Amino acid sequence: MSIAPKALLLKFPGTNCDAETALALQEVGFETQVLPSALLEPESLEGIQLVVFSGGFSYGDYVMSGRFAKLTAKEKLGDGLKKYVEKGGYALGICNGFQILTQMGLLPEGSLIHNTSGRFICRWAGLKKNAQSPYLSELPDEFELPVAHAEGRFVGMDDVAGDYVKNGQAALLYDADVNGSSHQIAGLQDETGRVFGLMPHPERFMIKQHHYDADWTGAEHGWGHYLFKSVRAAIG
Ligand SMILES: NC(=O)CC[C@H](N)C(=O)O
Repeated sequence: MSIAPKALLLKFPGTNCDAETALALQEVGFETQVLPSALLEPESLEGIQLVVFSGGFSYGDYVMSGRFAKLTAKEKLGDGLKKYVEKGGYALGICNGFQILTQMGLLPEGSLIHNTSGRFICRWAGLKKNAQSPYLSELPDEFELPVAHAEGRFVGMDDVAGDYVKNGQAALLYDADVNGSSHQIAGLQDETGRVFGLMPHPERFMIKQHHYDADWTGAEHGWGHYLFKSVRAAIG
């Protein structure tokens, strides 16, 4: 039996999806550690295969979601996370984590700003795979996950978002306009494919019973299970 890969979940003040994300990762075979950002240091990344930025409201979403978490991560790690990825490490950002990774410059350039409705949205969203990704390999072309965010509208300068759809960096799209996101972008990957960020919450759809339809029979597990399983398989 292979040794379980290690996932490190960073917890900033206001991160609130780390516990269920850790459980989700354990379910597909990861060993997990939740680390408060105050204790983060460059050595924390040693021996880690997957760094996870979970969902939540880091630093109360003041100024802009993810802004202060990005400053903390930069202060604690410098370019350590970039180097970790260059050496083959994986990094996943879910919702607030996607906002943080975007601000850290680890994903294609752009910003996640307030939804066009100006409101926090909490609902299920239909999704479409737009490219191959180590995080999506075990998922069908179309699936659904819950979303819960106020600042989920991805925008880029000029029509860079259109380029991301064409070149596959926008690996995940909504199947309809959910929040005003340019080209209905729901998730992005970097050039290596090892860094992936998405607004929807895979950890909230791990089992059939999480689905709003009590009779849902789409798959054996919830779709979120297959996202975590995909990256587990990619890491080997
Ligand atoms: N669920 C979340 O991670 C929320 C993300 C962020 N705080 C927002 O509202 O946009």
